[in-house]
Amino acid sequence: ATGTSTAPAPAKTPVVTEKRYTLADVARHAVETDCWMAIDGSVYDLTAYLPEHPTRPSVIVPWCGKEASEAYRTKTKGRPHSPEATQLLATYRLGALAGP
Ligand code: HEM
Repeated sequence: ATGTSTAPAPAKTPVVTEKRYTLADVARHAVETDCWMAIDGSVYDLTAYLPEHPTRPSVIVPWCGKEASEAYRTKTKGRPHSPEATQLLATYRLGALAGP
């Protein structure tokens, strides 16, 4: 015997289940070179975007590893990001924020 299980794998259903991450998962990616954020119920890997963000890094990097909905909504300056920014944000989405 090879040790490999002979039990049949459960049948796959055609339901698409998106990945889910907790805030604890997000918190493990809290640096500029590995930066996740939770924004409005979704989790994003923004590592590749940080060098493109049109501010100095110190404006956005503090939100790496955090729940950043309010920061995104207000830019911490009381003004929202553009619809183009929100479209761009969607391209970095990993999955849903899980849990309470
Ligand atoms: C969550 C923390 C963030 C903060 C505090 C923040 C803050 C800012 C600030 C201060 C500006 C300069 C323009 C202005 O002052 O109005 C800006 C512009 C911009 N940011 Fe962010 N940002 C954040 C996250 C993001 C993310 C996650 C994206 C997209 C992936 C993004 C995309 C952009 C874009 C495209 C602009 C150009 C102006 C616009 O389209 O609204 N930002 N942001």
